Amino acid sequence: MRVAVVGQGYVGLTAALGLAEQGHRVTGVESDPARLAALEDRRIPFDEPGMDGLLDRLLAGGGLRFAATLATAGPGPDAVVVAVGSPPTPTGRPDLRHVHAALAQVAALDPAPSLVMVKSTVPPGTSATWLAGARGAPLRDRYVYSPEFLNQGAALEDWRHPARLVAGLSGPGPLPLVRELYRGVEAPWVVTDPTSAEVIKYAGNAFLATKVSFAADLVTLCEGTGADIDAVLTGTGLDPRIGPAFLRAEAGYAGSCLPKDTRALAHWARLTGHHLPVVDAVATSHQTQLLRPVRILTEHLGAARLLAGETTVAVLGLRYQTWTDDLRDAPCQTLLPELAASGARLRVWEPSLTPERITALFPVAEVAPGPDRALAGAAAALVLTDWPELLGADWSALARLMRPPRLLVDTKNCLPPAALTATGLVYRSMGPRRPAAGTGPG
Ligand SMILES: NC(=O)C1=CN([C@@H]2O[C@H](COP(=O)(O)OP(=O)(O)OC[C@H]3O[C@@H](n4cnc5c(N)ncnc54)[C@H](O)[C@@H]3O)[C@@H](O)[C@H]2O)C=CC1
Ligand SMILES: O=C(O)[C@H]1O[C@H](OP(=O)(O)OP(=O)(O)OC[C@H]2O[C@@H](n3ccc(=O)[nH]c3=O)[C@H](O)[C@@H]2O)[C@H](O)[C@@H](O)[C@@H]1O
Repeated sequence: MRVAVVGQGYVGLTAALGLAEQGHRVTGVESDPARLAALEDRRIPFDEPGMDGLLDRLLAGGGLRFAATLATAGPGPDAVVVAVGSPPTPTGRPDLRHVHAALAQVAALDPAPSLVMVKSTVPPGTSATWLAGARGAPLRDRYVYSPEFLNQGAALEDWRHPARLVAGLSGPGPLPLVRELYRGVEAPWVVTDPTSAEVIKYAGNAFLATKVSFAADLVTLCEGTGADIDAVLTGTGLDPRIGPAFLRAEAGYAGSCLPKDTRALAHWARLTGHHLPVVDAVATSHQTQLLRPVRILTEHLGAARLLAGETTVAVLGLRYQTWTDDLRDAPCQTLLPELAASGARLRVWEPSLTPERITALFPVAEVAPGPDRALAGAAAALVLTDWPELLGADWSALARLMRPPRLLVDTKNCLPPAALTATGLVYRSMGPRRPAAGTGPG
C-alpha cells in the first residue's frame, strides 16, 4: 500500500519506519522544518534504539521518503495515518488543533484515501464527533481509530511485537485494509467501535498511572511504619495477579503520556459531570508525590537556609529514564523551578545534553561537566536519573567534595543505601531502604 504518515514524532516516525519495513511504500509527513530536515539528512531527531540503521536502509531502498505536507506527499496515498501531537492545555483538556488540522488535510485529498487511521490519543467521542461532521462524514466507511501503545526507548520493538492491535471502526468495511496495513505484525486483535478504542487507550495509561501512584502510597506507608520499601514492592509484585511492572518507588509518574492522559480523563469527567473518583485521586495524589524530593530537602536543609540562597543543590541527571531524551512532564520540569523558587542555587549535570540545551531548559541553573563539579561545595544532591556514571561512582570521594549536611536524595532508589551512608552522606530515598534480604532460599 502507499501510505502517508502525518506527524513524525515518536509515534509517527515509528509507524513510518515500521510500515516501510513491512513492505509498504511510505511517506512521512512532517510540518516542523527542523525535524523534516533532520530526517531527510538521515538523522533521527530523538534517542530511539535501532532507528538509525533502519532509516538509512529504508531511505536507500526507496521504501521511505519524507515531505512537508500531505498535499506534496505524492500521488493519492491508499492510506493516511495521523500521528500528530495532542498536548495538554492548562486545564488538562488535550489540545486537538493538530489532530483536526491533519484530518482537514486528509479530507481535502482528491482522490480520498481508502483508509484513514488515527493514532493520536484523543478523548472518548472525538472520532464519532468528527465523523458526524461535514468533513468527516464522507470518510466514515474508511476511518479507523487505532491507538498506539509503544514505550519510548523500545518504540520499534513495540511496533513489531505489540501486546495487542486495536481497531475502532464505525462498520466492518475498512477492516480488511486495516489488516493489510498491519500485515506481518502478530498480536491479538480487538475490533470495536471508535469510542471504545479511544477509551481503551486512556484506560491503559490511567491504569499504569494508578499502579505507579499506588507504589507512591506504599512509599508513604513505609515512611510511616519504617518498613523497607524494596522488600515491600518485591513482596507485593511477586503475586502474579499484581506483577512487578510499574510498581516502583518513584516521585510520581513521568513522561509524555501518563500525566497528560490521566489529567485528560479527569478533565473529561469534570466536563461531562461523570465521576471517576479513582482517576481523580490518582491525578491529585500525583501532584503531591511529585514534590516528595523537595519536601525531603526542605526538612533536612531548612526552608530558611534555602530561602536565603545559601544552599547549592546538585541535580544529577534530568532524564526520567536513561533510555529516552523526552523531557515532557519529566520530574525535573517540576522540581527544578520549585527548588529555584524556594531559593536553592542549582547546579545540573546531565551527560546526554549540551550545556546550551540545559541552560535553555533551566536558565537559573549552573551547568556542571561532571558529577564531581556538580557536587563540589553543594550541601545536597538530587539524583533524578540512574545513569551508570552515578551507579559506578566513587561516592567516598564525591561525598568529601560536599558541604554538610551532605544530603543525597535518591529519587530512583538506585544507589546502595548502606555503602552511601558509610561515606558520611545523609542518604534519603523514596521510602526507607535496607540492605537486600533477597528472594532466594534462606
Ligand atoms: N510518545 C509516545 O510514547 C506515545 C504517544 N502517543 C500519542 O501519539 C500522539 C503523538 O505523540 P508523539 O509522537 O509523542 O508527538 P510529538 O509531539 O513527538 O510528534 C508530533 C509531530 O507531529 C508534527 N505535526 C503536527 N501537525 C502536523 C501536520 N499537520 N502535518 C505534519 N506534521 C505535523 C509535529 O511537528 C511533531 O513533529 C499523541 O497524541 C500522543 O499522546 C501514543 C502512544 C505513545
Ligand atoms: O501513551 C503513551 O504515550 C505511552 O505512555 C507510557 O509510555 P512512556 O510515556 O514511554 O513512559 P513509561 O516508560 O511507561 O514511563 C511512565 C512512568 O512510569 C514509570 N514506570 C515505568 C515502567 C515501570 O516498570 N515502572 C514505572 O514506574 C516511569 O518511571 C514513569 O514515571 C506507556 O507505558 C505506553 O504504553 C504508552 O504508549
